[in-house]
Amino acid sequence: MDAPLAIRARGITKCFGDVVALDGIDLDVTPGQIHGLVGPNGAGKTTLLGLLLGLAAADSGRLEILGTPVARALAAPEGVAGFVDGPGLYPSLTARQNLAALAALRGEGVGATGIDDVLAQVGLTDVADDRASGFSLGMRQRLGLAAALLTKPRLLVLDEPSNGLDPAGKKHVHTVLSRLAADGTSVVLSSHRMDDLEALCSEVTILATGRVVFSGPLSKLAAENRELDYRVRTSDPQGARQLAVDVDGVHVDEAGTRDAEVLVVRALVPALDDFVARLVTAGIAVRELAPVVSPLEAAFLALTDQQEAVR
Ligand SMILES: Nc1ncnc2c1ncn2[C@@H]1O[C@H](COP(=O)(O)OP(=O)(O)OP(=O)(O)O)[C@@H](O)[C@H]1O
Repeated sequence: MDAPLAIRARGITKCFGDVVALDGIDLDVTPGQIHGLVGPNGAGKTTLLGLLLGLAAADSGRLEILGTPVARALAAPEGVAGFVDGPGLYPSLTARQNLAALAALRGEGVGATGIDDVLAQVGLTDVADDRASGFSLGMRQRLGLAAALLTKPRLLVLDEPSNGLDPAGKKHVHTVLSRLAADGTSVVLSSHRMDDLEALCSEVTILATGRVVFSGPLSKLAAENRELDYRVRTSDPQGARQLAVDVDGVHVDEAGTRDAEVLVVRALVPALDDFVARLVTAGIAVRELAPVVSPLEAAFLALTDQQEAVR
């Protein structure tokens, strides 16, 4: 029999007074999947993550976590760990003492080796005996992740885990999450960083005002029927520009072309393919071709009505 979905949500709603934070959310997350949650401020990401962690109960809808329907009582579902709004830590304790205290609170017997192991995984070995009060935001985030890892979760839920991380810290966290997913743990994380989500996630859900406006593989977003702006650097910028004007469905963006060596064109993928084929036939070498904003960012802006905000 197939393993149950890590998350199966149907028609989840959650209101705070008059505010509808979640408005009929459906979500499927398979075992071993890293699933990104993205949306503008106030879209409902933290509220949804809170429901997954058992910090609040939905007003209506059905939520199954790791194959078990979530009861209305507030408690972290079995096998789930993570944090929203930053990890809860004891500032006066060291990193090592924090992890020992959290394990003791949960009634878990975790030896020193287990604690050393998770500290090493998140790259905090060198500061294991420093007080958390002196930790930067990125270090606190990593200690929070270490605390979640101690429980060996089958579903890890993280609200903005990359907040405050420097490039090395981010690399550590990405490596940890990818390794966990490869071992079958599902990860759901929110982020405002599209590059993070693209680097980590196989599927994303885009929320806007409490509703799902897209949920599925990143590859599907790239293939969606949407024109994107592309930067095209060639061996003959003038010749490329003249050719682009002649290709149906390719529009040269004069305003976006700040570097004379680089052409910016707006096109659907088939028209772009046609343009590239014509460049090659004309003996013009393509040295660089990339979307100006990633397909995820373009979809985010289009689907959440943020387009105007960035113009
Ligand atoms: N405890 C609460 N009491 C009242 N309103 C709340 C509460 N928690 C969330 N809300 C409201 O619910 C909506 C969704 O908030 P939520 O924090 O889930 O959004 P978000 O997508 O995580 O936003 P951000 O990107 O800013 O973190 C917002 O309108 C918010 O003001």
